Amino acid sequence: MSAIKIDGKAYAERLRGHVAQAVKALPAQPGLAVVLVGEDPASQVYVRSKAKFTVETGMRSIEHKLPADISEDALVSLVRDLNADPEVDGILVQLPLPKGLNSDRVIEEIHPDKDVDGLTEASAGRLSLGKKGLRPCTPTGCVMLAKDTLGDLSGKHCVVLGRSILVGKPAALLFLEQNCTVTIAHSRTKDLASVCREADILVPAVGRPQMVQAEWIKPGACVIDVGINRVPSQRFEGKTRLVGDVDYKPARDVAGSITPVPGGVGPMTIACLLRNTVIAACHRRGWDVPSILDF
Ligand SMILES: NC(=O)C1=CN([C@@H]2O[C@H](COP(=O)(O)OP(=O)(O)OC[C@H]3O[C@@H](n4cnc5c(N)ncnc54)[C@H](OP(=O)(O)O)[C@@H]3O)[C@@H](O)[C@H]2O)C=CC1
Ligand SMILES: Nc1nc(=O)c2c([nH]1)NC[C@@H]1CN(c3ccc(C(=O)N[C@@H](CCC(=O)O)C(=O)O)cc3)C=[N+]21
Ligand SMILES: [Mg+2]
Repeated sequence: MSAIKIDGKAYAERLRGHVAQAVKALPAQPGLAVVLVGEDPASQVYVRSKAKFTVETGMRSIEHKLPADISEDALVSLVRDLNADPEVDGILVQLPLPKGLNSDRVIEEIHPDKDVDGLTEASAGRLSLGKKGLRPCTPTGCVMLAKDTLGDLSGKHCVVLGRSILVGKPAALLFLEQNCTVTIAHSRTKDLASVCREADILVPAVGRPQMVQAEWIKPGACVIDVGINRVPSQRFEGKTRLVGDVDYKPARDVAGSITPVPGGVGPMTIACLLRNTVIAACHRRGWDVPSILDF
């Protein structure tokens, strides 16, 4: 038996269609500002596709590319300008920042109403208190894919592997919000394999290529692989390819459903960022959030 392949690319395409439809019905165009510091090639790729999809869904993309040696004060002052700009509804500062820049300080400068990444203390506090607010994009994408595949998630045992601020911790809270029984595993967890094998929904977010083995997966489980790891290609000398945190091929024979990498959670992250930008624009400007964005 082979697992259902969860098509994150197709789901993200549909979600972007919904975002575009929502944008059309708004009284004005939302704007998303993306700040990229330095020349990291992977970051440049993400930022380019964010800008492309922002425009494709009918919104304004405001890009700020800054040299790696910019001072922290100059970066903070840019974020303050974006906070004050009425045309800017969402602000994303691409992480990680180059060495020497304190990302905590920079992120904390983002006005919570424009925090489309959901990373400020205000957004994290609202999430943990169960209050309305902007939710982190990647974890939201994970929940969307799991719900689309399984329906109601209540009572399911969700094991999140990883506890980062960007992914693992908020993912655990979002699955909790769906009434899952949640376990968070990490580098100090004992007997990771047995913990993972308990999961109805397994969400690896560790950044270790193909670490999760088929034997760690409960037969029939839903596997949402967040990992995006660039490894050397075996077939083409000098080339690289993307793999997840799951050893995908053998896992397919055990799981009930599984996201591929690429084409799984990655595209969902960007689609959720666009969705958050519309939600932020609506809240800030006193418009109703279009119900087409519900999930
Ligand atoms: N699809 C997408 O859109 C996105 C994908 N990613 C990808 O997701 C992965 C995780 O990203 P991120 O959360 O930022 O990574 P971090 O490095 O910030 O966090 C990794 C987490 O995994 C845990 N961990 C590391 N090694 C092990 C191990 N051997 N056993 C158990 N737990 C371990 C760490 O535990 P501890 O806390 O104990 O150190 C930590 O909590 C990466 O591959 C990244 O590229 C990230 C963002 C978006
Ligand atoms: N402030 C901030 N917020 C983020 O959300 C954020 C960040 N910084 N820094 C980096 C990580 C990583 N991330 C991805 C987004 C899309 C894909 C994506 O679309 N991936 C495609 C493949 C892309 C490729 O081929 O390289 C896929 O998985 O199919 C991947 C990774 C967002 N991140
Ligand atoms: Mg994210």
